[in-house]
Amino acid sequence: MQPVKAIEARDLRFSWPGQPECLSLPALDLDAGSHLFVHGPSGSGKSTLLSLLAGVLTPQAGSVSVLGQSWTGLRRPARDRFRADHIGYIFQQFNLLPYLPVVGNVTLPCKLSRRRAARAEAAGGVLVTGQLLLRSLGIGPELWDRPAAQLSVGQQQRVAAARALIGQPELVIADEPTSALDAQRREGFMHLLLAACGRAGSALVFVSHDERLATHFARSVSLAREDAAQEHVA
Ligand SMILES: Nc1ncnc2c1ncn2[C@@H]1O[C@H](COP(=O)(O)OP(=O)(O)OP(=O)(O)O)[C@@H](O)[C@H]1O
Repeated sequence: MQPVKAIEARDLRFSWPGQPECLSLPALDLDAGSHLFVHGPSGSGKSTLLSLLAGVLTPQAGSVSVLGQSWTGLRRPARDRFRADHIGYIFQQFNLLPYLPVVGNVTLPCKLSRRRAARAEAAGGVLVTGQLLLRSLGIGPELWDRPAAQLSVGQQQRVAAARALIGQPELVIADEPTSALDAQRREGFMHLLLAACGRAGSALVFVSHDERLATHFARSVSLAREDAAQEHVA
C-alpha cells in the first residue's frame, strides 16, 4: 500500500469572482514529513493556493486531499475540525491574540483540537509542550507570561511557529512568515522552523516571494506567470 501523502492536489483551477483565472496547477504532491517551498511575485496566487490547500477556499475545478481526505467530501464544520486537528498555520501577520500571554497563544490549538491536546498530553502535558516548543524556538521563560502584543516582530513570529507546531500536526503551512525580518533573523528563523518541523515529523509548505529561501528546501514550486507552476527538485 502506498503511504498517505500530506497533500495531493490535481488539476486545480481557481478564479476570484469577476476576475481572470488566478491559479492553474496541474498537480501538487507532498509526501508525509517532507518540505516544499512555493514562491512567486506579489499577486501570483501564493496565499490563494494555501487557502485551497487548507480547505478554506474551494476550487472551481480540481481536487485537494490532505492526508488522504478530500476537502470536497467535507462540509464546513467537518473541514474546520479536520483543519484544527491536522494543520498548523503560520499567517503572514502571525494572527496572535494580542492580550493573551505568549504561552496561552501557543497552547490555543489544543483547546480547539482534542487530537492535538492528546498528543501534547502524551508528550508531557500541554503547558510543558508549549514551553518546550517556545524554548526550542528561542523564546525564554521571561517572555512566556507577557501579552503577545508586547513582543518584537521576530519574537511574535517564533511564537506563531510554536503555536502552529503544538500537538504535532501532520501539515504546517507558512505564509510569508519571514517578510518582516532582516537577513540574519530570517536565516535563524528558517533553521529553527525546519528543525522544529523535523522533530514533529510535520510536512511543511512554506510560501515566500523571496527566492533566496529556496536554498533551505529540496523542492520548490514557482507560481510566476511566465513559467506557470513549475517545479524544481534540488
Ligand atoms: N479576497 C479576494 N477577493 C478578490 N480577489 C482576491 C482576493 N484575494 C486575492 N485576490 C486576488 O487574487 C490574486 C492573487 O492574490 P494572492 O493574495 O493569492 O497573491 P500572493 O501571491 O499571495 O500575493 P502577496 O505576495 O502580495 O501576498 C491577486 O490578483 C489578488 O488581487
